[in-house]
Amino acid sequence: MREAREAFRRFWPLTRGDRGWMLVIVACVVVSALAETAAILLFAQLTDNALKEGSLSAFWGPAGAWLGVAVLGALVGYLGNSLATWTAERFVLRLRARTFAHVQGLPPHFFQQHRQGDLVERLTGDVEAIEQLVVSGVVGTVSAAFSAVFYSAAALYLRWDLALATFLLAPLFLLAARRFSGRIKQASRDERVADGAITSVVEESLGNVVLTQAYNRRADEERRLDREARAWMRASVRGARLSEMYEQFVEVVETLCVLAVVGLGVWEISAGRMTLGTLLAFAAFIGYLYPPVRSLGQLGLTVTAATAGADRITEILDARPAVADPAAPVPSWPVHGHIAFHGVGFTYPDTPRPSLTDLTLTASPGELILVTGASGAGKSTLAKLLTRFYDPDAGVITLDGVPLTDVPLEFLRENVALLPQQTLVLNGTIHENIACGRPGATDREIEDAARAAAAHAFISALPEGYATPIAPGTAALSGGQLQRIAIARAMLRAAPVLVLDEPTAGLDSVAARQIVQPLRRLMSGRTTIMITHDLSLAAEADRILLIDEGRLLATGTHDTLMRTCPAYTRLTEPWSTAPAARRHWAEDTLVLRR
Ligand SMILES: Nc1ncnc2c1ncn2[C@@H]1O[C@H](COP(=O)(O)OP(=O)(O)OP(=O)(O)O)[C@@H](O)[C@H]1O
Repeated sequence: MREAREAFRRFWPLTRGDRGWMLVIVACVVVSALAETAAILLFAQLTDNALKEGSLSAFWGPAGAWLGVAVLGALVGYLGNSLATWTAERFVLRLRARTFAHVQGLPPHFFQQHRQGDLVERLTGDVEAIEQLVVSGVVGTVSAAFSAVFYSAAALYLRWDLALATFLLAPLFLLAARRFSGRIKQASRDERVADGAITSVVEESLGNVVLTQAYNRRADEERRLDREARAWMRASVRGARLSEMYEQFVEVVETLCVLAVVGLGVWEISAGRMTLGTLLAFAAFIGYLYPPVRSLGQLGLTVTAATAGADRITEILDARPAVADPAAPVPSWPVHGHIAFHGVGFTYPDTPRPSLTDLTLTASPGELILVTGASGAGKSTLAKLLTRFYDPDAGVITLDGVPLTDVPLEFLRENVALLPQQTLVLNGTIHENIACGRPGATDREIEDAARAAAAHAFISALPEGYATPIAPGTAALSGGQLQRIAIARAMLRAAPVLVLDEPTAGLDSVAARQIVQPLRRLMSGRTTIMITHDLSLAAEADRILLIDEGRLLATGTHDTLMRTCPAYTRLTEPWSTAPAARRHWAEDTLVLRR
């Protein structure tokens, strides 16, 4: 119960703005209960007067009133139920938006630790489970409590002694709920986890379908899904069985109560102390009393099931972004593109070894700095620090002499454009994919960027041209074409600093060659930090940084390093001995314009 209280405290603030509506819903339920109470009393009146005496004149008055009460009850019931759904969905909308916004700001390692499918499940199923606790739970409890009080009061008013006798059986409901709640909670927690696992397996398998087919892994993937689906089935069946057991038990208890009432009533009628109408009305009140009492008893079950979802959302909301906007940000300025790392050190969260140690580097506006080194040396980490996905643990990184931690994040990312290793595609048209480089860019500017990125020709040749829809993983374009779209996007961004992380990785020599010119145009006049294993551009770089195990091993121009650094010479060997077709950078005679 402590968990439920904490979950409630955490998510209740999200109902702000809807609490007035929640009160209206409760008021509707109260009016509905009053209408039901009036209808039952009118029914008793009809039974004792019109029905027993067969008098039509005694029928019209109560019948008209009953109809009026029924219409009022229907209107209020409709209003209350519609409002309840609306309020509940608004809560789901708000919680989902808040969780999604939070997830979007989380650092890369969070996504490595959580499977995507599981996160999807949390943002869909678990968000709805919390609504059951916070909105429907509160409205349902207050409404049930009011209804229970009304019907009990009406039953007491009709026959207090009979009412008290039936109330004695009420604790049986609570006892049953208590017995079942723990086991139902475990089952629903298991079901939620299994739901997440199924979504993950389906997502991963479909995303990897080429690998699956090429390596005959279909049976393995099917087995993986089968394993998760069976776990889900077990949890789901267990949960349904427990709920059903609880329902049936409560049914039996209810029947017991009705039989007790009827038995006592028959005895009272035979003794002449009660009319048939009173007995029927009394039995009706007891009948109406069960659903609210039952839902109060079940409240514990709903709450325990919902806390399973709340735990999983809380875990996301408690994950902290690795970086935050500065408390006292510097005002924006026309960025020139001076970059400096001063003694920078960084260790990824929960890892024992530092990925960068005491790294110092400077880049002046328009310079091309090449960062190279063995796989795992820390090159991409440097890019992540420069674009502020993480802050260094030691040292400081500056842009035009201003520490990055003082620069507003949005401004920083407007001025430091990243071209990551994998080509990122948005779900939209090619036009939209380029335009997101600079929202508000005109069609003309987009086309110019595409021309400069050598993408205009192949885009125009597509049947739908710039309006061709593309989506992650489904784009019918080659790796090189996608990379040129990414270059056009970066071109449009017009940021003075450019971070290129392995721009030719994953491309064959022909495709790599096709992006040489566009990349040169992109780099021209910008401070460029290029992370690469491909050293064919080394001769053109202003400086080369050789990183080894997170440390700067050597720095200098290509010629200097060739003379002084054997480790560097070894790295260049594949390029100096490679066939002509692979030396695409060096062959290109264009000199960088700075
Ligand atoms: N998210 C992460 N969490 C923990 N450790 C990480 C993470 N990302 C990278 N590392 C570790 O940091 C070190 C440097 O990784 P980094 O990706 O910067 O290397 P790299 O030089 O870019 O390698 P490659 O050339 O293969 O891309 C590696 O030991 C890697 O295992």
